[in-house]
Amino acid sequence: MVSKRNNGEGDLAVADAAYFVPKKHWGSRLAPYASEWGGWLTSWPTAALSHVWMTGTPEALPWASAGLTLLGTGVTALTWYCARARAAVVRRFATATAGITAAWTTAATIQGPWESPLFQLWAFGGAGVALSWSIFKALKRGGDSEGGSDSRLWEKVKLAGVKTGPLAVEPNKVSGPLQLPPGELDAQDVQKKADLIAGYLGLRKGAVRIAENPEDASQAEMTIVPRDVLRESMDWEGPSNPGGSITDPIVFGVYEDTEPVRMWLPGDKATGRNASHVQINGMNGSGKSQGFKEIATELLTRRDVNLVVLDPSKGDQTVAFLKGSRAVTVTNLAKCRKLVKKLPAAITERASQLGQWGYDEWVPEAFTQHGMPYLVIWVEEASKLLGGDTFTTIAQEARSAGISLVLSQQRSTFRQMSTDVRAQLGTVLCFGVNQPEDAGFSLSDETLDAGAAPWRWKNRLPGAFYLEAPGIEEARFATPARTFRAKDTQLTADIAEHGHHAPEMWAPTAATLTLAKLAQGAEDDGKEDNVVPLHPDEVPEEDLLEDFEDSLDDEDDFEDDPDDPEAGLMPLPPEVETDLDDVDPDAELPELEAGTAAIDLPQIKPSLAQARAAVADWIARQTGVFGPKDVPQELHGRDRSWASRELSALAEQGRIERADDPGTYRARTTRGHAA
Ligand SMILES: Nc1ncnc2c1ncn2[C@@H]1O[C@H](COP(=O)(O)OP(=O)(O)OP(=O)(O)O)[C@@H](O)[C@H]1O
Repeated sequence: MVSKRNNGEGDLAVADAAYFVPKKHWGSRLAPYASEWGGWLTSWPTAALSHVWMTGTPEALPWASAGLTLLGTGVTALTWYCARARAAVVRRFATATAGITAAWTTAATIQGPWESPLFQLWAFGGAGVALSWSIFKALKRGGDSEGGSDSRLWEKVKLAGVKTGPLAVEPNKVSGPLQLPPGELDAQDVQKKADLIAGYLGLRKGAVRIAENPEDASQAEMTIVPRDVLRESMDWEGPSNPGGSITDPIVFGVYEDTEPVRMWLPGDKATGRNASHVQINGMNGSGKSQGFKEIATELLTRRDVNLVVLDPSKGDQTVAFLKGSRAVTVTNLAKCRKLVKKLPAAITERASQLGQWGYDEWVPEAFTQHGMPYLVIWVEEASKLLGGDTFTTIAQEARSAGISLVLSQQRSTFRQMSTDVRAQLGTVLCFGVNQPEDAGFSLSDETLDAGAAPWRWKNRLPGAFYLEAPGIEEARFATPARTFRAKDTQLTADIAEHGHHAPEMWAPTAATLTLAKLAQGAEDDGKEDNVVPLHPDEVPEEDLLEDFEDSLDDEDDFEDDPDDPEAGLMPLPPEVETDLDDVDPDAELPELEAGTAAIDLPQIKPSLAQARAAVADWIARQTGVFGPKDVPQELHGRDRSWASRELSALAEQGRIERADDPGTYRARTTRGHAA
């Protein structure tokens, strides 16, 4: 049985599961071989004692001989039966050992183990058998217990042939490579058994994750995280780096293995990391706003970054904690749209300024030598502002001007965010979502295949998220993390204490975006709480004089009605009219003339809706158990992992049933009512 214990410093040791506990001292190294040598040594005195005992009562000797022969045969048969789950070679070897030992013990009991050739058989034959077992074990363990495979585990979960490589043991995490039998199993086969492996090890569901090795299909990476540290959020302990640079990582949570989450926005040529925009998704109550607040507090305590927050929906609700900070907040929909319209001009201005200073992207020297901070524009409920080509251009150009956009919305369907904009968002932060399909709009297939399942949380574990971002190793993408637990008052206090590090809004950008006019509380609602942190004398006068009334008048730049639920959504593609009245869809197709070559027409990938309908239709015709492999690929035009997610989603929705084997399903049985 596998038991877990914690040594008090967070180091995990899992007793009895040999590969969790590196054994370095000689006693431990020799212990695995003690059984065969111990058995060999004790067999001789045991047989000698039995012989003396039996010859003391000669009338019992024939009965004892018959009994021992029967016993030996029984033990040999039992060994064969019990070893059926083991590899064939192990089964044969164990049965042969049992048979030989039983035969020798019977003969030695009758004759005496010192008689020739029984003594020689024991000395050489027995030692040879013990030595064979030791060699066999040593080879299986790779010389010692480190990195040895645990074939029993893999045989149990019906993945015989998988070998475990050297495992790295960290606090609350064990990870290492898996060698898969080439041509027989791939990473997806192992991924499907991840929960079974967890069950075998006595761990919770989701504790074992398997990631593909992009370089080698016969390898995979296994990660085991025994303790679910995400169940309890960790407390926010203040900003990670007050007075630091935006080039230092932003820390806003911990991964399940207690590593802090680190995210970068600006690029870094030295490490090849690109500057990045961010897409944030998550259902109602999944913790997006909390994540925003912690990241905002990080930004507002750094020395070289400005923050502009556009929140066209919630008004003061989310941004109230920024009171007194150097963030600029715009919470009126019309003003948010106005600002978005002005962004291209600000981007051009910043990019050409950086170019004049000799930079092709924002670098810390742009601030230290010329005073231009990095700029983060955070857009809540982004779908309300994303429509139109302007935003695509903004997303494409902004990074080179030292601007990162953070677009937060519940879902990012293709109507809510164009593929062009999506292609520009290098960082994805995915909180709990309602269904697997929603995760597919943000997280990559690789991350989902590696075990990321944000739909398991829904909004029951607020703050839990997955992060895909430049600068983070890909193996981390499927590792769940959780934001810190923090009260707004704490964050406000942190900003009050360390906010003096934050720079004032860079005047030319502030002027181009007319921030003095657009910011919350500046004009229209008379509130004084959020002040735009500008020195008026730094702002060009003509910009300040721009007619704000005019800017509000030309709202018809946005044709949609702010109250329209379709507002901001991409238009649906026009319906294609076809003149098919004369065509009989049931008519037989004409036979191809003999000799006519069949033409391979290019296959059109079905739309998501078509793919789903085709799969549903196919399922309705299934009478037995099926899995993703069985769903014909031409029905959906996607890879097997898509089919796998689709079937899993249908099972979660109760539209199909899970069969006994993991990853297999059957159509729902319709039970008739008893009359
Ligand atoms: N890491 C966390 N630990 C504990 N509680 C959290 C955590 N993150 C968020 N919460 C709590 O969960 C609740 C919902 O969080 P939040 O308002 O951030 O969700 P949201 O995704 O922004 O929701 P909506 O889209 O409805 O605004 C809040 O009460 C918040 O305090």
